[in-house]
Amino acid sequence: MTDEARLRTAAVIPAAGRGVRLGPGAPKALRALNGTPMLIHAVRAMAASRAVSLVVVVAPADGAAEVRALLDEYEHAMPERTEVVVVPGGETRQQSVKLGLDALPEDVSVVLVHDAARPLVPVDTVDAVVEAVRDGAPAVVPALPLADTVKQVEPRTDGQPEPVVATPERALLRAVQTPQGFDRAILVRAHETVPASGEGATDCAGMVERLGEPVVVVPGHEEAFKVTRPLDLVLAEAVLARRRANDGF
Ligand SMILES: Nc1ccn([C@@H]2O[C@H](COP(=O)(O)OP(=O)(O)OP(=O)(O)O)[C@@H](O)[C@H]2O)c(=O)n1
Ligand SMILES: C[C@](O)(CO)[C@H](O)COP(=O)(O)O
Repeated sequence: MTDEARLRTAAVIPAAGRGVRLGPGAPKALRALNGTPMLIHAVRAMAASRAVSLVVVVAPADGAAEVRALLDEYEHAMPERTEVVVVPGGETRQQSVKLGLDALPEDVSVVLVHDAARPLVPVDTVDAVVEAVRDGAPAVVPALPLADTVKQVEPRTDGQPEPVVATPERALLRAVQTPQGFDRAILVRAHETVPASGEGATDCAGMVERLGEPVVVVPGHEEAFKVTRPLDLVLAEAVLARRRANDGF
């Protein structure tokens, strides 16, 4: 049996967020980047990897039919080898990822979890994550060193300046991106073990860390940034324009 068959790899794309920080409008994943919905860019980014044969899109709970219709509209722009399934999402990212995991068929053993909000991740980054998991790492995250110095503060809600309590050593810090890659059984265990209360965990790898399992880092990519605030849309469209100029993407 080939690696492809033995280590069948699927991507779960949580896309159920509202995009509050981006401002009013459609759910973030459905907003356009150079005329194409962000979610379509994200699905294509996963499908670009020959390792990924299934993509599970976790849609806004009240928008699964709309997302299905959108994906059907763009079917011609996806590789034939990739199956795309849509499931309704939850209240938090953690809950949405869990709902995506629940939809995976039995034969999937490697899972990527990729934010719809990181639509421009290059295929080399996706492949590096898959390769590290297939080589035996239970959990893999792409990450970059930080440009800013980071301060730990004592948060205040009264509008007063927040006191700084520590300055972690920057050289030891990494800004973590997606896709994050996992041995399926370990990710499922993490989602069964870590409570989904409150805002939930901000990334899946953090949940695996709480199990005491090792998580390793591979190099991330500047273009895998998260579209979070309005300025990020400007940057994303500039990246797409540069790709089009460079290689007709
Ligand atoms: N209930 C939720 C919340 C978030 N996400 C997804 O998780 C990813 C990362 O979340 P984020 O960038 O914070 O997106 P939003 O929650 O939409 O943003 P905001 O916090 O600004 O509302 C996004 O692809 C988002 O769609 C999700 O699937 N389900
Ligand atoms: C998973 C993530 O993209 C890694 O950086 C990030 O934690 C998502 O955070 P968000 O607040 O849900 O955007």
